[in-house]
Amino acid sequence: MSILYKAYFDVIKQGGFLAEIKRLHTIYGTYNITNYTPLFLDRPVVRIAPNELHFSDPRAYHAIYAPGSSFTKEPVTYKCFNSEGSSFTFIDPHQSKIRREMLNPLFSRRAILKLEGVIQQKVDKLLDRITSYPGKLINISLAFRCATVDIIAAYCFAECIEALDADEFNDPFITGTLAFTKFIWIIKYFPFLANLFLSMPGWLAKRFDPFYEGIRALHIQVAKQVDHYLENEDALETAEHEIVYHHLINPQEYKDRHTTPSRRDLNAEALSLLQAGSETVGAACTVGAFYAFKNERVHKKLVAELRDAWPDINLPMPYTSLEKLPYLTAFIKETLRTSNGVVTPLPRVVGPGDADIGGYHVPVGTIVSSGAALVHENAQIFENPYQFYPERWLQADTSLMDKNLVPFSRGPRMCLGFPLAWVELYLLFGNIFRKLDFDLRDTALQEMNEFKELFVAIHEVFYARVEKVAEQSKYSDPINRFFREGVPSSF
Ligand code: HEM
Repeated sequence: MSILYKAYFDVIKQGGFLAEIKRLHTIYGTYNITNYTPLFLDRPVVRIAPNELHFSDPRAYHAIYAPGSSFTKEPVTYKCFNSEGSSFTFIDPHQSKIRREMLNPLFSRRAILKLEGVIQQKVDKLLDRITSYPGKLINISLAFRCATVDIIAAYCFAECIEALDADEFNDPFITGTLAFTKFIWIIKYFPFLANLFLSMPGWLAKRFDPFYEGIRALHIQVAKQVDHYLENEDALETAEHEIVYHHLINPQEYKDRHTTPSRRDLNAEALSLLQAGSETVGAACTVGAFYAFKNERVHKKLVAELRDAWPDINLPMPYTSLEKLPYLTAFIKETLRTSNGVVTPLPRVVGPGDADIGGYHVPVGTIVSSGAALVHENAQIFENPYQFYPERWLQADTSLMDKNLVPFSRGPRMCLGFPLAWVELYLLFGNIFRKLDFDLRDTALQEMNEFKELFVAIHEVFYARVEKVAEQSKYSDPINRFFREGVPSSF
């Protein structure tokens, strides 16, 4: 098997390799890789590149991404993010451990609860902005991405990107990042292109990519911010609240282990946090909101639960109360299961010795992966996996499903920001379903299961008309019901 085979799907088909992996599992996954004996019972492993295996069995998933695993990230794939020196792209487990130790305190429950107001402020702004186009179809996918990038910038850096201020949510950073994401697999095979692009004079780069300005502006803003904190010792004392640089610059904890990362690394870390923390949450919001407003049963249950908890629509909705709501919690789990966040199987290199993965002996140096999407679509764990069905999480025993809900991956390199992601999803969904109504009548889209596999899943865009709900729920208020169901013909 040649590397060109994978490159064909990555580059020519622009991210279709996950679908091809699934196809391979249904056809070829019949050989025991140690002695090549046909098994014919199950098809849990396929060879997807000269030195690379993919496993579809959830037991193998948990072996590859096990807590304490010594497997390392596979360097070629992680190079294409052009973010060397960030926690996300470290290959060396020791470097990764130290950087995670430094960043973890900002993503602890205690830290997030302290900064909940910062997130809520951006949620409130999203609600205001998204309802400021009465009667007009709004690009909901862009609106959510603007909100999530503003949240992460405010939370990590006390900085404003103010993407939510952009006209109809066409913020240059968001559209630029989405455009750049499309090149991710091309950069994997031609890594010099990323640096070439970023070092071109502005006028030339703009000819290649109309969204160049947005990315360039963000790089400049981040570089200025890093220099500001590196060069002004007092700046951290006057920062609005605890930010990422309190933990990265002259770190006080574990003084003997932690030192200030280089300027390059600080830049890479900041850009990586902005990207890792915004696209993923934005995509989850898009998928969840689509299914909620498309499906009256789900929407009714969400609204009823939230209305019971907050009969007064104007009262604050704190995270510690939202997280206790069973249906909203089930809904968020189902959203994370179906939206898949990072959709490309995450490649790891087996080492330092050979390993046993899902009952197979795998030699040291082999690249292995298992896609979260395949775990989430496993019908033995999730009945009718292609159905968006939050109620599955309300059964008496959900332990098997909980163990296999892996949108944030598992093990030493699992998502660093997952506690923040949960809080964002509770605050965003809680406020949206209590306070807004989305009219999807002019959206032709019926399902949200199509996506481009560009490491993250880029789903179809959906549009809706958005209005604030009246004080009373629309399910008891005839005027509001007309907004959703249309005026009856006899009216
Ligand atoms: C629904 C939202 C999110 C999903 C589904 C998600 C998913 C993931 C996944 C699957 C990984 C592992 C990637 C890999 O192994 O290559 C990851 C890593 C990471 N995520 Fe998230 N993420 C989300 C939100 C966030 C947020 C809000 C932040 C905060 C800034 C964040 C920061 C990171 C970082 C820094 C890493 C790299 C960790 C490491 O390699 O050690 N993520 N995320």
